[in-house]
Amino acid sequence: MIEIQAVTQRFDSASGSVEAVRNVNLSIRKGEVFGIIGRSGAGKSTLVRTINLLNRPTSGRIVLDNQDLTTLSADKLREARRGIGMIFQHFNLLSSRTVYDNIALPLELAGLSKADIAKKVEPLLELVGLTALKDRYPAQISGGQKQRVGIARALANEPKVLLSDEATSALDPETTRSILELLRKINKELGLTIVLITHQMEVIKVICDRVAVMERGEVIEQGEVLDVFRQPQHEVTRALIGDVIAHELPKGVVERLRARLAKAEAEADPNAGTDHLFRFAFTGSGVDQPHLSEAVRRYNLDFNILHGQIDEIQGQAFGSLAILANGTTENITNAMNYLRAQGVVVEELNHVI
Ligand SMILES: Nc1ncnc2c1ncn2[C@@H]1O[C@H](COP(=O)(O)OP(=O)(O)OP(=O)(O)O)[C@@H](O)[C@H]1O
Repeated sequence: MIEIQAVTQRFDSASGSVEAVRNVNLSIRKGEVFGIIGRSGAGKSTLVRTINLLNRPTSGRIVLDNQDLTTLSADKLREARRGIGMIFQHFNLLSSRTVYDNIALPLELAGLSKADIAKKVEPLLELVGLTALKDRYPAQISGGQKQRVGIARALANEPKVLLSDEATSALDPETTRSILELLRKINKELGLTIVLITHQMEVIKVICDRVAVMERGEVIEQGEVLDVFRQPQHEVTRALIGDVIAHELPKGVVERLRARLAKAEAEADPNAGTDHLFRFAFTGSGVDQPHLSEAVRRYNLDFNILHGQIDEIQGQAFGSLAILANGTTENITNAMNYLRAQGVVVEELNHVI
């Protein structure tokens, strides 16, 4: 549906030239929620803005439903852009317009009559749950409600694609969840393809079908979300998953843990027990098998469970545990090999927390 082909975006200025996006190839399928994650400055915003040519790529092609947007005339491009809605981190609402009038804006610009506008805006208000607040101004509603207005406005022209640029980054965790649920509902009910960028793995986990990880302008890893969570291939991805765990552990615990791991490394003695931090990931039936207690028994280890959760990603049970293990180097190595043989994905996190 959306083909990003060999896209490079260079910014030239007096102080030099930056390649914000470098030779990116992505293929986004109709009806999926596709996430792009990366650290600050990785090039996510620049890339997502090439999809509707808010940024015109220095080289490469953006093909939407077999139409290469980079070759269209200004008129044709304007028309194609109506098929692509966009929502933003800071909502970008007009403060002098009510909720209703903000949503109506793209329809006014498209020249619809007042009656036709009402026919489209009323159901959108209903969809995003803002009918009761339609006469309020942006200053009179919460951040989550503002983003709902942003979403309704983006849907006014009945786009095929919705681009989301850090749409939940300015919101608290509970509001973030409710906005993600709304996006999922829209994706399912309207069959809308969503491309979202975020720096939070949590957002990817909750809503995306597939994910691409960016670093320094390049896509360094991509795949089904479940596969990427189970077996991240790249150091940056591992660090982003490590961040999820660090984020979910109380701050005091993370600090004590860092100190403890640093000490274990400094005093490393292969024959004495040392601390190692691991993340274990299980899927499907592995979630309820007693592999961990068996590993502890066989290899004489101490396991301290720091954090654990079972989620559902794409309809499959996905369990993740953060564990501080103590034992001799040999026993730790053997235990982790044993767990891997049982289908548990094991990663050492000492350096990413
Ligand atoms: N208009 C511009 N002119 C010059 N450099 C730019 C421009 N836009 C982005 N950059 C640079 O391109 C790189 C990628 O920026 P981009 O905003 O795409 O990253 P990001 O992954 O979205 O980061 P963040 O999450 O912090 O927004 C950065 O080094 C940035 O400074």
